[in-house]
Order: sequence, then C-alpha cells, then structure tokens
Amino acid sequence: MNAVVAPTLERRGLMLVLSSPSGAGKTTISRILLEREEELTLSISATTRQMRPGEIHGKDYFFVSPDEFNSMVDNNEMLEHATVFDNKYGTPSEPVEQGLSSGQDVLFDIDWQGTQQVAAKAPNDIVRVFILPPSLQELERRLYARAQDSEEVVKGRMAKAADEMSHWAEYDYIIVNTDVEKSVADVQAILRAERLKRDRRPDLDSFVRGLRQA
Ligand SMILES: Nc1nc2c(ncn2[C@@H]2O[C@H](COP(=O)(O)OP(=O)(O)O)[C@@H](O)[C@H]2O)c(=O)[nH]1
Ligand SMILES: Nc1ncnc2c1ncn2[C@@H]1O[C@H](COP(=O)(O)OP(=O)(O)O)[C@@H](O)[C@H]1O
Repeated sequence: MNAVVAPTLERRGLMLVLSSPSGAGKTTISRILLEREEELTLSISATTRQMRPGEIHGKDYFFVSPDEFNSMVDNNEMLEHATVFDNKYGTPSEPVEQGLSSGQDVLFDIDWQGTQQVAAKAPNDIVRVFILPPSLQELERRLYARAQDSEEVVKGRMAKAADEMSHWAEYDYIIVNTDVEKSVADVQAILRAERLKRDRRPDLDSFVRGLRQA
C-alpha cells in the first residue's frame, strides 16, 4: 500500500467583512482578531477623514487629501469606495490581491455600501459579518466612552446608526457585541468553519483521489 501523506492543504483566501454602526465595536474586535489569527491580514483603507488621537497613518488608515483620494479612484486603484459621514473611504486593491494570492485571509472594516461592491466583484470569496450593539443607549455610551469625537460628531453617528443597521439582513452572520471576548470567539468560529468550506479547498480533489487509489 502506498503511504498517503496528508499534504499541506492549500486553500483560497477569503475576504472577511465586518460592518456595524459606528461605535458597536468592530475596530476593537478587529484588533484582537488580528493579534490572534496569523493567517489574517487587515485591508487598510484610504480616507479623507481627520486622523483621531492615537491613530497611525498606514496602520489604521491611509489619511489622504480629497484630491489624492479622487486620483486613486480615477486610476482604478480602489476595489470599492463610498462616502460615509461626509468623508470618503476606499479599499486599495493591490494589497488585497497580494494578501489573497499569498494564502492570507483579508479582513475589511467597511460599511454596507463597500460590502455590496465587494460582494458584486467577488461573490465566492466574501464572508459578511454584521455587528449589532446590545442597545441604542449602549451604542451612545460607547461612542462617548471612546472619547475621540466631538458631541456633534457623536450625534451625527447616532443619527446614521438606524440607516446602517437597516442593512443587517444583507450579511451572512450577525453578532450582538455584548461581550468583546465572546464576539471575538464568534468571529473566530465563523472563520474556522468558512476556511473548511469545500469550494475553498481546490487541492482536496487530488488529495482524495490519492486516498482512493492507496
Ligand atoms: N466603503 C467603505 N467604508 C469604510 C472603509 N473604511 C472604513 N469604512 C467605514 O466607514 C465608517 C466610519 O469609519 P471610521 O471613521 O473609522 O469610524 P468608526 O467606525 O466609528 O471607527 C465605518 O462604517 C467603516 O466601516 C472603506 O474602505 N470603504
Ligand atoms: N463589548 C463591548 N463592551 C463594552 N465596550 C465596548 C465593547 N466593544 C467595544 N467597546 C468600546 O466601545 C467603543 C467603540 O468601539 P470601536 O471598536 O471603536 O467601535 P467601531 O469601530 O465599531 O466604531 C470603544 O471605546 C471600545 O473600547
């Protein structure tokens, strides 16, 4: 009998999208996930919004001028882009393509508009997770607790929350972020199961053929 050695199975990388109303906790969840998941890499968006205290150019976002943003769009460098809270946000394509082709999964913190655009371009690769706050009062409390936006900005974000949440049913998985650790564990469970999906394991065909011949 031939020895059948389980190969280092390759799989297609997936595009894990996290969306939520502002303040529900997706940045917090993303940061922990990226620390714990070696095969996950963040898609760093470009934005025209002001940098917040503690944010780092090239790590949290690429902070660009409206002209720079527009030329990226005109040069077809964006996988998707949208206007959110009067600022422009977009996903540069090249790092995403590089990540996926090197076998990494890519994490996106983008809104529903961007999610729809990515889903249209890559319906088989996208996994969509929507994060809800436990209540509106808690959402507002978190926005103030973050203490990085003015009262006017927080009010604007609260006013947009209902609109953002109206898109929840366009997502594959829904998490109510009451407890950060549990939410992170839930996203990890989603990742783990999605990575095992047959369509993401093109190498299994020849592996199983080998098993059957042994
Ligand atoms: N379409 C799209 N949305 C983005 C992108 N980057 C961030 N966003 C969304 O823009 C919104 C505002 O983000 P941000 O200003 O960081 O505020 P926060 O969500 O309160 O931390 C959030 O809903 C993000 O998911 C992007 O590249 N494309
Ligand atoms: N489950 C949670 N319980 C309590 N506070 C949370 C929870 N998740 C996030 N937060 C806090 O809420 C605030 C907003 O979270 P953040 O991750 O910035 O939200 P988003 O990226 O969705 O706008 C932060 O101060 C964060 O520490």
